[in-house]
Amino acid sequence: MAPPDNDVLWARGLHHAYHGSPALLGVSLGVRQGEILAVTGARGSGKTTLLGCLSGLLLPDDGEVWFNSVPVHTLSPTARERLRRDRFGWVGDRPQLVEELTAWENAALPLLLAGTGHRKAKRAAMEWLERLDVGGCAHKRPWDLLQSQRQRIALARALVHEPDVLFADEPTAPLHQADRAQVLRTLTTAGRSHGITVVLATHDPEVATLADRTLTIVDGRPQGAPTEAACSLSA
Ligand SMILES: Nc1ncnc2c1ncn2[C@@H]1O[C@H](COP(=O)(O)OP(=O)(O)OP(=O)(O)O)[C@@H](O)[C@H]1O
Repeated sequence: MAPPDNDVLWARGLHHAYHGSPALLGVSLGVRQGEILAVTGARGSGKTTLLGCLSGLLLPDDGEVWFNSVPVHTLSPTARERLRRDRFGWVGDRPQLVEELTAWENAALPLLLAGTGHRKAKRAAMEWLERLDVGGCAHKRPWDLLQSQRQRIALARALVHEPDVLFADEPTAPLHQADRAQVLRTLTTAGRSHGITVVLATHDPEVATLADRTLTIVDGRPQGAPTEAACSLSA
């Protein structure tokens, strides 16, 4: 089945199990260009697994994932890796930075890997670091930074190449309350001003209020969806 034209990301009947233990049991959804979709649910409900399948990091055992007209579930591992690098951004709940590189080099990595010139990549990285209030850390190495600063740098890295889709998996988890609001605001503002579609996994209902729409997962199933065939969630 072909995905609807107006969905940038579309999935149907996703199933995924780890060593026989089911984590996703028939999730279908559509996400529109520029939309901010919150994926909520208790710990262990399947949010990370869903984001993994949507972003091509994981292959579903069954079901389809389409990014625009690209069937992600049929791509080779190399093509999926390229798609993730060039068109998607990912920020998780733990900032994983390259310890040997400075903060700005970490933030600029997607551009440098894609062959963007050093000066242009640095300028773009610096802009995102400033927006996230960590411009002053640009020349420090990760080990010299607070966890909250590291997380902002990881977010800058996820946004620097202005991806089509940003996958954010509990992005505020390592932050204090005051930092959370600012990072979330930057994330949603960036999404809206740059037309970046955001898929945001969170177990915090307050975070989900910033989204345009919420999909709640309960034990690997979309809440309120009676059968997987009936749960296309496009508005
Ligand atoms: N690598 C893995 N190996 C085995 N089981 C896994 C693995 N990753 C996740 N699971 C299991 O799959 C189920 C869904 O996990 P998942 O991480 O997708 O949920 P989640 O909603 O993102 O949870 P959390 O909020 O704790 O991150 C859970 O039962 C979890 O224990």
